[in-house]
Amino acid sequence: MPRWVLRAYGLRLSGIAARAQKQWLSDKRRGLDSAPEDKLLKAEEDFRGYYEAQELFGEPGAVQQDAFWAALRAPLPVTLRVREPCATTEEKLRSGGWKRRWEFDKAGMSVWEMDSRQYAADSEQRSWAERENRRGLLCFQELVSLVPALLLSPQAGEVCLDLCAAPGNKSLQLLEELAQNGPSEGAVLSADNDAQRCCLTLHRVLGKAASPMSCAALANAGHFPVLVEERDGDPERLPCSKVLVDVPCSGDGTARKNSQVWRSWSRREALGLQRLQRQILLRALYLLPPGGVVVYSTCSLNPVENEAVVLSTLQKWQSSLGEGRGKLPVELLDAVAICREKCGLQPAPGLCSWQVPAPQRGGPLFNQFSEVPPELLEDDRYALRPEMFASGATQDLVRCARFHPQSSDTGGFFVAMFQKAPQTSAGRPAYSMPSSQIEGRGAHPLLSSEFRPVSVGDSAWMELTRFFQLDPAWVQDKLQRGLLFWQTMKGKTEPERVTLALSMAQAVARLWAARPSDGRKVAWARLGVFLFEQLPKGLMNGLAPCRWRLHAEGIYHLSSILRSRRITLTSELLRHLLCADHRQSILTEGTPLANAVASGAGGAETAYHHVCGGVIVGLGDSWLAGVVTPKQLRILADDDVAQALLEELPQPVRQLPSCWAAVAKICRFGQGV
Ligand SMILES: C[S@@+](CC[C@H](N)C(=O)[O-])C[C@H]1O[C@@H](n2cnc3c(N)ncnc32)[C@H](O)[C@@H]1O
Repeated sequence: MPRWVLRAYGLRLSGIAARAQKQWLSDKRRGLDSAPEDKLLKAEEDFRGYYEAQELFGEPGAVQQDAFWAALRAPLPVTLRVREPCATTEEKLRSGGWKRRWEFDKAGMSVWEMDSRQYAADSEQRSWAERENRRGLLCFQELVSLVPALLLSPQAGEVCLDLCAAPGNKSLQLLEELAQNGPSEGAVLSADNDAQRCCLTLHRVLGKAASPMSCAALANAGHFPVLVEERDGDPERLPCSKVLVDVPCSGDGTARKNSQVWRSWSRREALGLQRLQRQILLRALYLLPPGGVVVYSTCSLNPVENEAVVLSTLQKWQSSLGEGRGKLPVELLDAVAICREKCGLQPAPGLCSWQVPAPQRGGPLFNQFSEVPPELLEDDRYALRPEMFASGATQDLVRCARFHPQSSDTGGFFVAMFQKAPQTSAGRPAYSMPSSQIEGRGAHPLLSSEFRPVSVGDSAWMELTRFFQLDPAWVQDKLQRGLLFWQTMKGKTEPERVTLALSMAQAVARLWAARPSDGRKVAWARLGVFLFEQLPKGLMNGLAPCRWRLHAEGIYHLSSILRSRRITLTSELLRHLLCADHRQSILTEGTPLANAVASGAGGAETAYHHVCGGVIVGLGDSWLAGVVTPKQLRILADDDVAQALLEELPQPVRQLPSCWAAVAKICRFGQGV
């Protein structure tokens, strides 16, 4: 796609997408568009030659090699995970031709797949599944990419870091695991160093979780700061006991779902990324508290990006243990055994020897660094370095898990799992509380916004609590624990249109209050779950006594604490409203709709039968955000929510189908928040 089109849509591609785009542009210039076969064959030939030389399958490998190439050429099945399983959804999947991946049942997950050609041909299933994915009921996720969060399996109260998080699927899964394993304490901090991915895709995907335990920030994983907090007057490291580094990689394991990978595969890709991958893994180990666990993953099969990173990082870590910086030893855990036990997939063990390629296509492969000719050591970006080689490799590397496409009909993937030793009597490293904070870079307006705790005396807060009559006990508890925040955009002094009040789990509030040890300010993109937002400027000025409305994301949390502004509709009225243009309907005096609005949002002192402003519109067990103007009621639901609800509405609203109840349940992450 031409760059100007992307720019027009405010998109900046990075990683594989950017490379594919660059490839497309250079192919176009060189006229390769009309002759892609030739290029494809050359790249594939090199790919094949390289991987055959690696002897991925040991001896006897020939049969496996054939199966490997055949599987890599077969399209990947479409896989989805049901976020909150219920009988209705599972019946719909079964009758629609989806097959259950039973291995994941033992991990407590409902995972389904369908042949990709069948999926492409079945437009009804496709549009249903895609809509439910947008709504957050289902999640398209490759089987193997479910593994890292499963291995980490965060427990209640733990703080997890996802250091290369965008677009956010693994963060979403971590949040679900956290919620499943205990009440709403703990947090997942999702970080990415690409501002657009962080503020657009990651922000949107985390919005699906509507979890008070989530937060996101722009950060470079290779320099991610230690977060320091005051505990009993002493500065201490905030323990992030589970860290996921799903690093940027060449992505050659995705060849089954992305044929571009064949076409654009080059040895340089892996050689160029290895330094960054190693730096990120090293940093993750450094950030880990005693006893904590790191999972390193890539969607590549290349040993240079996998075993070589693991080996050289461990060697570097071990060699610096004696340097007196209070470092603790790190152990490589048996990811192969843990995968088999947790989800029944059968990964192959990691390699203990491999070859490193010269950067140019068809060039030689080297076993030892000493074999590399001097000219290949000079290129700054693609130079061959000692840390790419297998020298010093021990049998420990077989504990890394390799997912080859032929074993469980998956994409290619790699996972390694590390654990830091428990605290020794040598004591903890001392930290000081950074006094000043340097402004971080804010390449997106969101990143420059300010978060400030809500105080009981804030006039906007008083206006809001009075208007919606929030449950006083809930309000008192949240204010006392410092869990409610204003978000103010840069340059504004008061909470404004884009300002949101947030409710957060305690651990997220602690993350916000902690100070990065490097003195920099964390560039937060989001914290917790949005509860309220300002009415658009100019809308009902002078008519709405409160300038705040409910945010759709926080509706589950709000539905139980609002004592006022609740409008209960019958299923007929709701259907009528959902089918109306813009999902709004005229309020004509004396009609059932106007009566329902007057009884939920009434006010004798106004010229109308109701008071204008934000409302919550009742759907039996579930609720939607809405706004009442002098003459209309409008529901703030997007097309997907409206369409799904309409399909399920023939039944009376009070007996909502379990599918809709599941959506409400998903939003129950922060129950009791
Ligand atoms: C493989 S993707 C992560 C996919 C993600 N974990 C998921 O499951 O949705 C790698 C991500 O790393 C990010 N990235 C690249 N370099 C980074 C760095 N130095 N620090 C943090 N993130 C980085 C990229 O922007 C990209 O979003």
